[in-house]
Amino acid sequence: MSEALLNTKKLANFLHGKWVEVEKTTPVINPATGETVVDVPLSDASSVDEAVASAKVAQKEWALVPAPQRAEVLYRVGNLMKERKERLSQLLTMENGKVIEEARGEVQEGIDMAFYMAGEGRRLFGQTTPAELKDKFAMSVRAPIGVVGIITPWNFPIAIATWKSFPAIVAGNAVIWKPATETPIMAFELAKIFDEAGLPKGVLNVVFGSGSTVGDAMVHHDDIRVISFTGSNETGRNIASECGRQLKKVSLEMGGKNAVIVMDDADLDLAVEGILWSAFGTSGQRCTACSRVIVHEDVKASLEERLLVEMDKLTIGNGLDESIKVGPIINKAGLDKIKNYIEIGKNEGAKLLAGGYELAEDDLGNGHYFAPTLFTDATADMRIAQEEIFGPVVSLIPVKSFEEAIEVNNGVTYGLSSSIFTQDVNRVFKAQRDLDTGIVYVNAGTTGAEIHLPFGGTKGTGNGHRDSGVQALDVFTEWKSVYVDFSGKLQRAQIDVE
Ligand SMILES: NC(=O)C1=CN([C@@H]2O[C@H](COP(=O)(O)OP(=O)(O)OC[C@H]3O[C@@H](n4cnc5c(N)ncnc54)[C@H](OP(=O)(O)O)[C@@H]3O)[C@@H](O)[C@H]2O)C=CC1
Ligand SMILES: O=C(O)CCC(=O)C(=O)O
Repeated sequence: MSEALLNTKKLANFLHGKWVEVEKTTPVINPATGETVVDVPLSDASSVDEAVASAKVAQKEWALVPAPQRAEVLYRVGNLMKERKERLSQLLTMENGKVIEEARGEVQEGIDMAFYMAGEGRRLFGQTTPAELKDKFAMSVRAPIGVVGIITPWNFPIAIATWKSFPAIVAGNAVIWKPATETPIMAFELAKIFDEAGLPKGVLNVVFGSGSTVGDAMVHHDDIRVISFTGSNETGRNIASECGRQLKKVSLEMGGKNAVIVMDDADLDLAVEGILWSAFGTSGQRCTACSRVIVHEDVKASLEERLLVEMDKLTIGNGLDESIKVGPIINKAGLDKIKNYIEIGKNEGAKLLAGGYELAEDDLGNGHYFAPTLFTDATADMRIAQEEIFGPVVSLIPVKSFEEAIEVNNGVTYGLSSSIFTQDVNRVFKAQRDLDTGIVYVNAGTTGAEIHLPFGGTKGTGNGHRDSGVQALDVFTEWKSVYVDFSGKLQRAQIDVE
């Protein structure tokens, strides 16, 4: 099926508008079935050099194309993605495993981002300000930076790439993109779409290969002036150190330990829905996934009871089947990491209420599946309540008050997303002020960010930059302040005239 959809058995790099094959490849495995979907190149640093050489030349021309015309390419990209939405979604499910309705949602995010960023081609606002002197004009403009690098993870193979590459391109940069080796198909498809949409050669280059080779070569390349990265904390910190040494701009998004707070006045059925969707959707493999539920002790028993009933109804299997709600884990390493956290949780004294085991009966044994898992009576300092598990595992932490709930929510090193279920408007406004995360939800789970608002977090989640929203343009542009003196004589500012 994948071969018919893809039309090829082997992907190729996209360099200077051409498909360039690489001899060394590795298979892309469908995590639901264990089958090979396609082979992907394992490029070396020379492909990065080639991509950068092409991008440097292309970017100079691209920056001179008026931004509304650059945006026209994005409109065409959005339309082509729309036409191919179902095919892209199916391929996304095959490479990543997420269930088809979520894959459709992710592709739609990319489409939305195309139209949203295309709109920025007619804005890219700067400022005009009064000047201090007569016959003088003062303004700030956004300038493209040059060649930029984006390094993307496997859990959102298309959405995250659009959050980064679309603003970069509309702002007049050229892009080198290294997708995760586990999920390269969306990059291959998006490069084809850009090509068909008429993007000039060299403005987008895709180099497939491992992070330690291709990613590392990008980070070290003198002519790549920005790195925008989403992935693990460890890799992000290493990238940041190297970029710091080179004074290279770097934007990082590195995960979370997100909580849903359930207060004693919450609509519990609604809270259960929010928890299920954000804890077990994408099998918990989202940086915004809910992995802690901070629950008021008065409603804890009732919440547990309702959660167990609803968890029992979750169907697990190959996400291409429309009836499936929870798909596989990306790979064996991911599965082993989750299993290890189950042991950690048990040893720490948390009570396992549901799940906690791998699923391998019948066809499930061909993939990597883990049962949706609920721990209760966890304490805020346990490792299962502090560290990112990246799987369908959620821990209930009982608290006695609203103030304690906020404190527990904020007592982790990450700060991406949080949510509160309550019907008290005063608590809502206090919570949105006091929750120390980049994203706050009220009466909804911790996932489901919309592309027109900034995406990112506080503390260990990132380094202050944001993907998505108009704020993404700040990553891919320099501010230039321009003073035009039309007095015909040399006027001197900063002279004290008193
Ligand atoms: N914040 C988030 O959304 C994500 C968080 N994670 C977390 O990270 C854990 C491990 O996942 P993993 O995929 O290994 O995460 P990584 O951080 O290793 O991978 C993310 C991206 O960075 C690349 N990369 C890896 N090493 C380097 C390097 N030295 N220099 C430059 N780029 C590099 C990867 O390439 P390649 O994989 O091709 O080698 C991939 O494209 C997960 O279990 C989860 O906890 C993972 C994904 C997303
Ligand atoms: O669901 C969301 O809020 C976006 C999720 C995402 O991009 C992620 O978790 O990596």
